[in-house]
Amino acid sequence: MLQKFPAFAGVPGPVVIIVMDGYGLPKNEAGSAIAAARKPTLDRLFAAYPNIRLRAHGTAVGMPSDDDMGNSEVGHNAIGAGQVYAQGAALVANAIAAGAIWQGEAWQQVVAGARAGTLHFIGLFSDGNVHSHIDHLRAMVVQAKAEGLRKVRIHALLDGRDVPETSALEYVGPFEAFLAEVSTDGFDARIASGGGRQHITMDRYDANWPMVEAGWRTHVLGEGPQFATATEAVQALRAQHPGTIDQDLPPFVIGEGGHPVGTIEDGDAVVFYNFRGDRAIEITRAFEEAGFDKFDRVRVPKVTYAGMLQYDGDLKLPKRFLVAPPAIQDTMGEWFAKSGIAQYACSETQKFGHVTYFWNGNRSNKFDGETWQEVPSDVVPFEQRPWMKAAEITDAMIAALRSGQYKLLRCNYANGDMVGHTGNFRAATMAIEAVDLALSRLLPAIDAAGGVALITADHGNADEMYELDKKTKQPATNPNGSFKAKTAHTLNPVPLILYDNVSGGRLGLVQRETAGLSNLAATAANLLGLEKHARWDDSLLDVR
Ligand SMILES: O=C(O)[C@H](O)COP(=O)(O)O
Ligand SMILES: [Mn+2]
Ligand SMILES: [Mn+2]
Repeated sequence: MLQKFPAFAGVPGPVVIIVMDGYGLPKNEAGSAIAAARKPTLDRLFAAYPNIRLRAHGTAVGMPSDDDMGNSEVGHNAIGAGQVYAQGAALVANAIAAGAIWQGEAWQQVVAGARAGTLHFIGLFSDGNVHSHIDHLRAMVVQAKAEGLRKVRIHALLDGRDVPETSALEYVGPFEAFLAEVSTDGFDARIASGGGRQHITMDRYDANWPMVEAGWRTHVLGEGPQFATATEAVQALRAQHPGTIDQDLPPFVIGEGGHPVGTIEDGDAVVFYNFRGDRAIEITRAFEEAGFDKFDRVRVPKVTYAGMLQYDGDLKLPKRFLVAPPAIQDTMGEWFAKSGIAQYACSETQKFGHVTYFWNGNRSNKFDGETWQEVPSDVVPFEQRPWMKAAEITDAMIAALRSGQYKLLRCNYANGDMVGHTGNFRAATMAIEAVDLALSRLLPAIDAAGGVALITADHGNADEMYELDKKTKQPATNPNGSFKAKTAHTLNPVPLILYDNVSGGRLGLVQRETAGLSNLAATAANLLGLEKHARWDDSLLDVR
């Protein structure tokens, strides 16, 4: 049990943590869909309630450097755990730098498994460092050759979401050149298939299994339009689908004489080289699960399969992994549960695992007294429905508040992020407006329950919808004069607003230089009248 907090007995009603996914605070309003949105509720909150800025990127959330943007995994991990752990990006980079990864049993088994066949790598093909890093792939290819393997095939998921929207050839071109260079002395390494990450393979939270099926058919069965190289494939697909950005490009297969060069066969080994779990779990299940029934796999090759990390510690998925994931312990979910606090978590499918699995330290099981509510997301391009399920999440939250059953409630509004990733400025302003409207309904229900809210975000996105010119800090332009859309997250801090109409002005927030997402667990504990757990970073609550 957490101890009583001597300075404050706790608010009479519940504490509600609201994550506005992808809502950052830009230095400059140019190109910010948030600045352009009409958002009377948020404007009123910023004007009338205590609010500070939180660090949500780089080392503040366990990324290797402060040049790394934040993302949902590291952001929700930091919020939920109240602590910062070195995250997958850092753990893998370190394991490669130290060579420890090659000594591990998993890598050795992969090498042994591929000895008589092919070693396949499937993963996100960029240096976004959110799900993967192409340098990790390069190091594994070099090591595979050093281990005496003869054949490597890469299944490249094009990004354009964590990196500029049409940057695929900046990765594919140099990498195909590198593969040609190392393909000597009987070693043969090539890209074998690929496609846009929002089109195949990398679905998450069971939102769209047909995406994974399409990926299976591409990587494993080698079905799809054939090209001589991945460079040629990207060029041809762009010409066939004008205006389509990398993440949405259709699948392709590399072929020779009409035959795919790298189908996945019995006796091969497969490494899924993303370190982040949400979009790695479904394809991993397709390779590993005995009674798999999400789609007809047609042919199931007997392979030695490994993930870069273990993606789910509860489900032990995958069984074999190259690097141990961060051992996230003592999360707020766990300790609030141990303190007898009933907790309610809600989001729509696209972010459901963020407020449950990431929040609880990458665990798929509930702690005692937790209720999880998923609102099914639409399966549509989100720029066409920027309101997404903000209204339905709000309905669910209001019902949960009215039930009087919960002392801690948490939700995630996906809009700023999911619509921000489309690069559509106008839709992103509507996304923020939808969140604002949702807040205008949710906050009175919190008042009625005698509660308070901590309103925050996990990282920026809609706050910068255009690439900014490095010198002028104004939106950069394409040759035709249009602005260069930016689909990725930002490096900006995020807000923390304390919505409190119950303490009579006793409560405020302290702006510390180092204040970040990992300070939220302790802050929520204090609002509940509880001391923070000894491992949690300090509370930001100011009690007068
Ligand atoms: O997976 C994605 O959609 C992006 O790579 C990162 O976005 P998220 O971290 O907000 O989920
Ligand atoms: Mn996010
Ligand atoms: Mn995102």
